[in-house]
Amino acid sequence: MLDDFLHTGVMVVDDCFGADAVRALQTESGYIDYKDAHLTHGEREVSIRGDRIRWIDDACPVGLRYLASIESLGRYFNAVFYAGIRRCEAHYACYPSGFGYQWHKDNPAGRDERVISAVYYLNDDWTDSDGGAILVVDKLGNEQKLLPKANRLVLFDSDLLHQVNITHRTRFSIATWMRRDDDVL
Ligand SMILES: O=C(O)CCC(=O)C(=O)O
Ligand SMILES: [Fe+2]
Repeated sequence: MLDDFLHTGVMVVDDCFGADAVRALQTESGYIDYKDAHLTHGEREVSIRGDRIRWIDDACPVGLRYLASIESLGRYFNAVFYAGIRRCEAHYACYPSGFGYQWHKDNPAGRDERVISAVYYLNDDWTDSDGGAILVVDKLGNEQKLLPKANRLVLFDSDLLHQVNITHRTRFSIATWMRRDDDVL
């Protein structure tokens, strides 16, 4: 799996957590308050990005446990390939039916603080006809298409181009970034 990541810049981990943890994250994702997401320059443009988000903080105790697991994974990447990760951040995201997120990279132009993007999905019984797949152009130039299935974690180099296809069902996920900059707190 780690070989995949080093070779293609993309790695998929299915059956990531135990059943209780998955249910707890699904429950928390279902009752928190979401706000419209914005582009990096601050405006809302639903034709580019249609998700509604909630950053994980003290008000999301289950999400904080998720974030702690991702931080351990970051420490592991630092140990095995000197990834230089210093902190992680994450938000729940909800894409209403009819929305997606067009081709983009997770670092704004001229920036490189995000090292690895990790998206964790919360959707039971997702099929191809539900739409909402993530497409990632990997380091070899191949387009990988992955469905947002519950308990799947997709990790990719934050400099890779990716998009979320228009979803035909409400789509829940946690978007996570492993960053090289210091914690500002
Ligand atoms: O939800 C996904 O599959 C990816 C989301 C994404 O690309 C982002 O929030 O930057
Ligand atoms: Fe992204």
